[in-house]
Amino acid sequence: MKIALLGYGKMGKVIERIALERGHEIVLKKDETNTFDGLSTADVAIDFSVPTAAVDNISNCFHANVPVVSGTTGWLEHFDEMVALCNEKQGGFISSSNFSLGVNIFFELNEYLAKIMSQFDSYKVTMEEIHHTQKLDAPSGTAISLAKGVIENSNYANWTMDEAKNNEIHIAAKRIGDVPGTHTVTYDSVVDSIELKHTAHNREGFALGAVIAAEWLAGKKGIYNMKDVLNLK
Ligand SMILES: NC(=O)C1=CN([C@@H]2O[C@H](COP(=O)(O)OP(=O)(O)OC[C@H]3O[C@@H](n4cnc5c(N)ncnc54)[C@H](OP(=O)(O)O)[C@@H]3O)[C@@H](O)[C@H]2O)C=CC1
Ligand SMILES: O=C(O)C1=N[C@H](C(=O)O)C[C@H](O)C1
Repeated sequence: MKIALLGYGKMGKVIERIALERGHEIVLKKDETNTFDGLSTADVAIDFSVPTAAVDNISNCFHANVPVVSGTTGWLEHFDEMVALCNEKQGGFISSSNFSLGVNIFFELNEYLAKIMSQFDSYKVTMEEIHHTQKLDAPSGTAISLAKGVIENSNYANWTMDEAKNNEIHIAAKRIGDVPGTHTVTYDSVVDSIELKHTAHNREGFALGAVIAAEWLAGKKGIYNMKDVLNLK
């Protein structure tokens, strides 16, 4: 499979190694300085760039008729525009705040726990995410997905990084050293706490998940997510 890498930073480089190990060919490594030359020859594109570049990268894929896997976070306010463009161009699109198998299992557990906890007012939920100091966005896309998972399965209405009102989920974002990504969901009562925690030990899981998603998406049209790829529906 011919892959275009849109973004060739920490993630792009791990994705390249895993893609080559799985027998794929890299036909474009797009960074801040070069052009999209070669994009139209790709079977699939994988975007792990920066929040300000994601929309342009994804749009170019739809215009070039190349299905795109998007892992970049921090551009969610434009998500509906990209869905509309994908539909208009009859493209293929998978976007996820986190492509690792472990986090996608964690997402399922988070939704299940939220359903149970919605029956018990004595517990209040909070979330914490810890990442490396180079991360541009806060809170992490994964923390936002976790908060949405709780909101869809409980009476919580919103998330905030400020002081949380009764129906709001507080998210704390910490930036420490080289931490690849740690997420904790905590339900606290006066008498005890319940914690769900995922700790990434490196970037391999995110990168492998993105390559598996690209293999799954190549040749398809439509809008999908990791539940489709991992058959979790
Ligand atoms: N969904 C998931 O599973 C995961 C998502 N992420 C997300 O992926 C993104 C990238 O993370 P990471 O690799 O750590 O970040 P890096 O900062 O290491 O890499 C970002 C890359 O994007 C490049 N870039 C800048 N502008 C453009 C542009 N216009 N077109 C294409 N590339 C551009 C940068 O190029 P240059 O070097 O020239 O500036 C750099 O190579 C982040 O949003 C992060 O949150 C990260 C891990 C997992
Ligand atoms: O920037 C990162 O590094 C990561 N970003 C993603 C996010 O914002 O959730 C996923 C992962 O936690 C690493």
